[in-house]
Amino acid sequence: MLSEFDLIARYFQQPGLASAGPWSPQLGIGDDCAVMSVPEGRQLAVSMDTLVADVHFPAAAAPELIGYRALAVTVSDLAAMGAEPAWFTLGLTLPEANPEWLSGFVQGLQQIAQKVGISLVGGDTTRGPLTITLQVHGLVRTNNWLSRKYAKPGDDIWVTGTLGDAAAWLSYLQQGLVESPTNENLKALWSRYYQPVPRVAEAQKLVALGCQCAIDISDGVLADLGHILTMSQVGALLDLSSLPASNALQQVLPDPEKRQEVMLTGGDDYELCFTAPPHLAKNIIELLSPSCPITRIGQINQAPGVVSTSGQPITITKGGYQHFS
Ligand SMILES: Nc1ncnc2c1ncn2[C@@H]1O[C@H](COP(=O)(O)OP(=O)(O)OP(=O)(O)O)[C@@H](O)[C@H]1O
Ligand SMILES: Cc1ncc(C[n+]2csc(CCOP(=O)(O)O)c2C)c(N)n1
Ligand SMILES: [Mg+2]
Repeated sequence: MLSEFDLIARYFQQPGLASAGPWSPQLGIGDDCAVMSVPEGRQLAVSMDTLVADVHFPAAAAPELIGYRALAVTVSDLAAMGAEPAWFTLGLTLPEANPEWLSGFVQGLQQIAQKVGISLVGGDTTRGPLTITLQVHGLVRTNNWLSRKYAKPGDDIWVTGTLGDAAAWLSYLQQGLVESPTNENLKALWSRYYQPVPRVAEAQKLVALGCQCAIDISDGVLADLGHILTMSQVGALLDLSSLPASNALQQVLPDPEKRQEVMLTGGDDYELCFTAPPHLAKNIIELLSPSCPITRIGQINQAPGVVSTSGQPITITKGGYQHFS
């Protein structure tokens, strides 16, 4: 039987996780706290996500996928700020210490940790219903970050990648239509749900270009753009015909109305929604689009509310995923 301390030493205190990125802690796993130095000219950006089995991910999913997805979606919040991932802590609540499950989970965690360059510096392990809490620490250059509150009237509204893929997969799964992908289109949607790509490099490019306003899309673009609008005290004109759909989504959801709804409100995209003055458009396209598709989906208005280019008001009926309603 694994003790809590054996479990930590065997699965978490290993170089593949603890030294997965370039920013080594002064003191990592093993003491009462971890100690990290923030380099001169940088500030710390901190965010936390709690992921509950069967609320945020299917409990029965492969542990590699659960580990990968959990850290990817949490790092997406660092991306939204234009921060460089540096360190993370892991609060893990497990119903049992199953070695097979744990080694799969750590494998998935390690894959994404190494991809984005973030090192595990500490955590807490407890027994109970499967819940994963990740706290991520990133570095920004002093006073140089993206925020939800800096959208200005006249700014273009952009999104990275495509929308609705992960939500379409989830809806297939929840309707019991599929358990695992059976063709290339479903495989593409499946991977958007389980292996989201936090847009870390793209956001840092946006900061370098002088962009100031972004959010990551966890709740659907309508709800998350809504946070930008509220915090910036502005409104938006949206060109619904421009919303970017992947080929897979177009094949799987050929009905344009259903597709539009899933793209606007589905959630789990982990793409960026950002705004920028039109004079930056050319530079943004040149710097980002060779490696990441970007699409202009509208413009920031002075007047509050969201309207479509055809003049229809667009109301947020669901307001994103609500845990208590
Ligand atoms: N329990 C809490 N105590 C303090 N602040 C909180 C708490 N819960 C949320 N917040 C803060 O509220 C803000 C919005 O949190 P939320 O979790 O909705 O973030 P999000 O980025 O919109 O969503 P996601 O977690 O899907 O990325 C963040 O600044 C977050 O730190
Ligand atoms: C199994 C399963 N069922 C439903 C969903 C959908 N979902 C749950 S929470 C959330 C928003 C972000 O959460 P939070 O605001 O807590 O960070 C979304 C889109 C999912 N991902 N997996
Ligand atoms: Mg977020």
